[in-house]
Amino acid sequence: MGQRLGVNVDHVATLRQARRTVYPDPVTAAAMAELAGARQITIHLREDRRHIQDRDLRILRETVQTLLNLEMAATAEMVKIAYEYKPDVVTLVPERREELTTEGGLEVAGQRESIAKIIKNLKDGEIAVSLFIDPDLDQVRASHKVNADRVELHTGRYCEARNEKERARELARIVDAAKASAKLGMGVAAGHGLNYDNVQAIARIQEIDELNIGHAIVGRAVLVGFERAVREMLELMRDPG
Ligand SMILES: CC(=O)[C@@H](O)[C@H](O)COP(=O)(O)O
Ligand SMILES: NCC(=O)COP(=O)(O)O
Repeated sequence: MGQRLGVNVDHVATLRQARRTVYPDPVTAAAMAELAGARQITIHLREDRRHIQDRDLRILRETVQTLLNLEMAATAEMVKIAYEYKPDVVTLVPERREELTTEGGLEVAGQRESIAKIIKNLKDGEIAVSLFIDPDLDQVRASHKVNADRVELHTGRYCEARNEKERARELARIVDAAKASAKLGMGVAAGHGLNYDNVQAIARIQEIDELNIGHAIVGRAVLVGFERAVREMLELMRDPG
């Protein structure tokens, strides 16, 4: 079956929110992504609701045919929302209102007790839990200790590397973290900043079973259409060279 592509439709909603219109609809985009071969839809319901709205989550829960992955902050407000809509997976991500986009991974090692409580609460509601973490072995070990089902390795530093040496170093960190996570029995995803030029090196990592990609797919979709943008990303993942 190969790696699962999770298409993040946040930035379809960004375009809609730019004028507070009803189009383009991330719900429509999600259906097109699934028709093109995506096997998960990812959305980030932020505290500031800058893009994805509660309405999007409500409707996507009814319409997504594959898996619905809700990215959210580790807060009581968001746990309540997760209980209301029951996504298939919750991915806990760090969040700061003033950030342009997600900056780093969740600090699990330094707040194990509080994260463990939220994970237990979500799993008691039959919701699988993934932790969005930096590719750092301490964070991997802490994620396992707090009983996470999965981790998603933050690929931002790999994607933003300024030269080959830096890129190789960051890639090696991701490989090591993927191997360690799989060895501990956790599912392994990766995401943030992946695009048509940098995805294949990540897709080649056997221990990674899922990639979550949004901004680059939406950016290409604006020019070539959503289904084609998704299919082109899937082709790169399926033949990573
Ligand atoms: C956690 C992550 O890297 C993204 O999935 C997240 O959604 C980024 O936030 P924005 O989509 O708001 O840029
Ligand atoms: N968790 C990563 C994600 O869902 C999409 O991130 P990006 O591709 O929009 O950077």
